[in-house]
Amino acid sequence: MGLFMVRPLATEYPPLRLTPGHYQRAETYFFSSGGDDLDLTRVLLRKFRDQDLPCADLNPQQKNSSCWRTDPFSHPEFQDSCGCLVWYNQKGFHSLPSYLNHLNNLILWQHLSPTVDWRQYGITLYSHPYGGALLNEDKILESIRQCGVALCIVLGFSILSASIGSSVVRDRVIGAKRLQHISGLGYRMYWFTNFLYDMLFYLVSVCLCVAVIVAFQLTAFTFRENLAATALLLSLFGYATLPWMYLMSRIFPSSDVAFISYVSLNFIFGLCTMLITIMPRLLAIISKAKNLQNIYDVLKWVFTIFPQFCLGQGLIELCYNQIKYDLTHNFGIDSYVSPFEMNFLGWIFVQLATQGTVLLLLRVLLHWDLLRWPRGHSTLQGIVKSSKDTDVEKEEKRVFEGRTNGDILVLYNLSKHYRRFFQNIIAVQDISLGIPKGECFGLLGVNGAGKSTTFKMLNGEVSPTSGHAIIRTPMGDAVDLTSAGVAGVLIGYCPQQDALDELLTGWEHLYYYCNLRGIPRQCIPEVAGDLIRRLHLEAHADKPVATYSGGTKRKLSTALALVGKPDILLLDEPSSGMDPCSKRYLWQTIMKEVQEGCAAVLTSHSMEECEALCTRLAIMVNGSFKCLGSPQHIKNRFGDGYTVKVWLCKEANQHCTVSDHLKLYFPGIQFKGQHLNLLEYHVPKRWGYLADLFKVIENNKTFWNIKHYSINQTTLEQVFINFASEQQQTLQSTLDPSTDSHHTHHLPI
Ligand SMILES: Nc1ncnc2c1ncn2[C@@H]1O[C@H](COP(=O)(O)OP(=O)(O)OP(=O)(O)O)[C@@H](O)[C@H]1O
Repeated sequence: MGLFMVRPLATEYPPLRLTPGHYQRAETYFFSSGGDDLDLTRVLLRKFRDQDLPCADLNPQQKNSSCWRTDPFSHPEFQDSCGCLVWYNQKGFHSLPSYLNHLNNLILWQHLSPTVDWRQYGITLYSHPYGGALLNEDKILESIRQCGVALCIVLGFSILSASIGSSVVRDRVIGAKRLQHISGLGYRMYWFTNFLYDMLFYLVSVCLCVAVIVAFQLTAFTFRENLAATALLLSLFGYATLPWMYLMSRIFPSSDVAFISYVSLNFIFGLCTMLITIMPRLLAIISKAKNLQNIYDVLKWVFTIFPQFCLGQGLIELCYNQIKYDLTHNFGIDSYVSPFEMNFLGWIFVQLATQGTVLLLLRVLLHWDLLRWPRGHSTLQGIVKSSKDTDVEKEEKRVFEGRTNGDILVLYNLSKHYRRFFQNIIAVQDISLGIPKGECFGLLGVNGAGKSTTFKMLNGEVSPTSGHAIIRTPMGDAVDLTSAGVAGVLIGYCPQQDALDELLTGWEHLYYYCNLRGIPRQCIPEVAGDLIRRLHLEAHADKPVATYSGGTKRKLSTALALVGKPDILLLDEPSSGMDPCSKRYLWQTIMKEVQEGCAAVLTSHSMEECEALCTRLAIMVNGSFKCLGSPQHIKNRFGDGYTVKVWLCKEANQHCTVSDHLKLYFPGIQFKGQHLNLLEYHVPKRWGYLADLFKVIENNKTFWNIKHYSINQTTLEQVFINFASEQQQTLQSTLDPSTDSHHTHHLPI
């Protein structure tokens, strides 16, 4: 716009006095008849000495009349004329008016009374130049510049609206939207408040844009009602575009993809449609063809379904209106059309307002859960599928036989299959489980085992492919998990990815979620303060989340899940990234909640954490439970035997010697792996083996170069590693069917 301010210097055209004196070689002849009274004066003024007077200039019909060349006054027409004649050369730009005026002066002086001094009388003729042609060129260039500004505005607002619209995708992707819904924020309220806030934010930008337009005095957008029309057009563009973006937000996997897609779509819908319509319009103006004009009219109507086209078209129409006005204004014609007229921009305003209202209503009234495929509810008397593990089978039977009266959360054959490019990915397969109040249930499994998908089904983020989950209300009624809020059952959720706003402080987060939970305003400082204290967040509570470390963010996420004393706690790897000290505080907090009657479901990769917190746990492999029970029960069942760790004196490839000798004494021993000079073996539990183990290793300690060694009962971690290797073997055999599935794969220690 600054560059557009650079304009050619305005040319001054001074008024010019018109006299024959401008033509220096002019000669004047006076022929008079009628004596001194000059009642009839014939005047011939000739500009040049040239005797060949241009006959054609006076009358084309007399072009070849020779009499004109010799004696023009003898011509009959001349005789009948008014009595005065002025001849002029048309090549002199001002010759006609100058000489004619001079003639008039002569006539004037002739008619003056002889008593007056004729020198005091006379007609003075001035030319005040219009300069219209140059002015028009300037105006047209100015208008073309303003069309350029209009395109820049379309471009800028495409990017602005895309950046505002993509924030809801971020909310969904990081789980902040789900967290707010779980904490009590309704869908309608979410979309409505989001729209209000985004519109407010957008209108600030509109005001700034209008201020810039006013500052640069772009007449196409500021003249008369144009400023109001521009402001309204920009505002309505946001009003129509934001709900449209909200409706599309679901399909984007990340806010960056959403931003790029929105900007691209805005360009395609805005600039391409404008180019498509400009073609027939220009051709129609040039060729005056009616059918091209019809094509333009039809396209114009069709494309109004795109708010981007409406914005571009509206701004260009304002420029076009201004060009028309500027060109006709100098001729005294006011061709300005009010932009609010229906057949001008009025229809665009109506169209944008209608679109915005309809799309906003659709967004507020429809939510994804309503559009979801009806869930395949299993009946309570469903068939118990034969499972490999007896504990898992026992739990399924308990669930389907209805022995879950004390359980607050019950899952019935919950499954989730994802579809990706004709591939069916089984994330979770038929899990059935009942969790009573006061139990902390742990979900263990390697990456990709299906833990997070189970959580997503429990918090309503994804719908199960089959099966369903119910919760029990305080009255003892079983209701679908999605109706938990309505049924008065509070669910606290700590997502795997921190669903926090980088700009808010810890206090502000807690204050906001306390409000969502419906905690009375006067109790909020106490509730928030208690959580901050329990999770040791005091030092960070007043800092923005952007400055938090990973572990501190996890603490705050857990604190948000605990707001309002939830009945069910869903904790997805709550302690990841925390230091051991913070972990202990977190465990204490969770333990306290569980002891007070809360049912918690926890996923973790820390066996220590599971052993410390979980009353029961299940290990998931490829989406299904492979074992279920208390940590000790699982260790007893699957951790059969002892783990022998041997540290050799020096880093030598001696494990063959040690392994061979150990195999001689204990034929069932399994070599699990080596890390530097550490060797690890699993010895199956047989009567008398423990004493024998000590005896054999002690006797050969020097001979085998053993620095030190340890023998202990197999830990939960080793049980987990065994199951993990099962998942890896399955993966391996899926990728390479030729691989022998019975071949033993040892994981590194
Ligand atoms: N949106 C999705 N589309 C397709 N496949 C998916 C999707 N989400 C998860 N999966 C697949 O489902 C399986 C289970 O994934 P999930 O995230 O539940 O594992 P997880 O046990 O939580 O892993 P982690 O410990 O890494 O969080 C994986 O094979 C994963 O690739």
